[in-house]
Amino acid sequence: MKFKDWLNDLKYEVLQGSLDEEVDEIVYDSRKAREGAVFVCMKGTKVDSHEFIPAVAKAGSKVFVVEERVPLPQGVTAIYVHNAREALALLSAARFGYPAEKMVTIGVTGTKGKTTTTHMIKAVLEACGKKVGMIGTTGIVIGETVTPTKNTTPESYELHEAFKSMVKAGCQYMVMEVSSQAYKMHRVAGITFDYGLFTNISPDHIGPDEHADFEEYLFYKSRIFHTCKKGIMNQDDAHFEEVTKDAACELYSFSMDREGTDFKAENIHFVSQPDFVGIEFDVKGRYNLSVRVNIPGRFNVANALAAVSVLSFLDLPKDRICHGLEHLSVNGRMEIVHTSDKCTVIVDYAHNAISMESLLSTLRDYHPKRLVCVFGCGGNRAKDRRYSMGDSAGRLADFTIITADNSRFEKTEDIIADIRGSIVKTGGEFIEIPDRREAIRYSMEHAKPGDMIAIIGKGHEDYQEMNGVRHHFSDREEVLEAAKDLNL
Ligand SMILES: CC(=O)N[C@H]1[C@@H](OP(=O)(O)OP(=O)(O)OC[C@H]2O[C@@H](n3ccc(=O)[nH]c3=O)[C@H](O)[C@@H]2O)O[C@H](CO)[C@@H](O)[C@@H]1O[C@H](C)C(=O)N[C@@H](C)C(=O)N[C@H](CCC(=O)O)C(=O)O
Ligand SMILES: Nc1ncnc2c1ncn2[C@@H]1O[C@H](COP(=O)(O)OP(=O)(O)OP(=O)(O)O)[C@@H](O)[C@H]1O
Repeated sequence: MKFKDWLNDLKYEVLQGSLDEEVDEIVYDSRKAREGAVFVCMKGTKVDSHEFIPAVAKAGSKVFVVEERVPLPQGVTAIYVHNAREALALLSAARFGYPAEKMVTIGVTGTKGKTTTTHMIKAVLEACGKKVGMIGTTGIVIGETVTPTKNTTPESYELHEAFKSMVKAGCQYMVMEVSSQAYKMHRVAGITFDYGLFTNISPDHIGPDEHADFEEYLFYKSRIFHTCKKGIMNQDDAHFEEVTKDAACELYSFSMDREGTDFKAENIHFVSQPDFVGIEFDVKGRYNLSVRVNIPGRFNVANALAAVSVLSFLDLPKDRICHGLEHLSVNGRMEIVHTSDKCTVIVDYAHNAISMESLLSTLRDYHPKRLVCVFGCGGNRAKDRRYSMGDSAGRLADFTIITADNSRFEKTEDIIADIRGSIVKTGGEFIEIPDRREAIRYSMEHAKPGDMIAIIGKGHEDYQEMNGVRHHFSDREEVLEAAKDLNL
């Protein structure tokens, strides 16, 4: 392959050398440099990789993409681009043969609900017999193979590499979470999604290395409607107008409250039976369907409605859509891990006060005998979360068991003390059991008939991090084991 064969979509200036140089790979980490690899230099958040050019040339790479006019070794080819991350995305698409264009692509953005909604879409498509690739917080999923990723939306090179593997595995559909950071860092540059879904937006990811303020966060999240053919937005979101005002796609909306929306949820019921805990509602408008979804909570009505809105365009059999939604498994997101006459145990990933509030409030819709909350907070992270989550649990749960989350390098006792301070002020009942395994077991052993137990904070995680070491730990496994031992 000649370097020039990958340059079709790029705007660039040749600084030196020949574009006929033979290449077979693209790297953006100097430690992977080798002969035949194009090295894309970028000013990162910590490192400026232009500084590695001499070492990379020594390792054999002869082609460079730069976004700074830095001194270059003799005998190499170099092009200048305005933005190296964008160039990396466009080069990667070409390097892998534009695999995204060979699938129906669905991008999902939003502050909350991305993982849940992508899982719902995947589950339904699979129930319809389709092959689906998925990318998001839970990794790159192709068939039974799950490859963990550092980011919710991986770097563009990894994305196109994954798309190629999906196409090779026969996937007809690709559904992925697209973070605002991904738009800011051009990880999805050049991709036009067939469908772009926006779940909701509220202040989050604002701070050093993320977004300067809410305005910037909203700007990048709204990019989805500039990079998709059909866009679908939650009309109940307070920022609907701002997000959609200059959308460059065909735009549709969904809502639980508003008339005149394209997809409306009506007759919403929260169902709690020994063999089924979840939601039921009717979709009305451009598409009409009655669905049962086996994960609880009002916000999952919004997530399922969002999923159905996209799925309605895909010409799928309605009975299979219903089947898919009724038999979902979304690891660690409002996941009903155990249900019996005695109690229902839910594992959820809510790890800030807003998520915890909406989770505990919506579980009230099921009128549990008692709502019991088991949670802790991460160490070496903002302390605010401990105070606000303690306050929410104290106000909204009938009984709280404060325990360890990922204490990292902090003492679990100190984190618990911070949570205790705020829970005490609410007058809510609580106990402290620092060992998470014991805390889960205690909650189930002391359950009263009709209790709902929400085990919060770690969701799908399969580890607990203490003193820099990650030990295997899964809330789900602990619940199942306790249920077996306790004969629940
Ligand atoms: C702050 C931030 O966003 N950083 C992201 C960024 O890292 P970076 O490129 O700036 O890192 P850097 O260390 O300065 O390196 C710059 C360049 O030097 C290169 N390098 C570095 C060292 C060396 O020896 N040689 C070398 O060539 C690096 O490969 C890189 O090309 O680009 C990397 C590759 O894409 C990302 O993995 C990394 O995400 C970090 C891990 C991160 O935590 N990001 C968060 C903010 C994020 O993106 N979150 C979103 C949202 C999640 C959500 O919604 O919940 C996500 O999509 O994950
Ligand atoms: N539509 C929603 N509105 C509000 N809260 C939600 C919604 N969907 C899920 N949640 C809550 O947020 C948590 C995270 O949900 P999910 O993983 O689906 O969202 P996400 O957008 O992928 O979030 P994150 O970026 O934190 O991984 C869930 O465990 C649940 O408590």
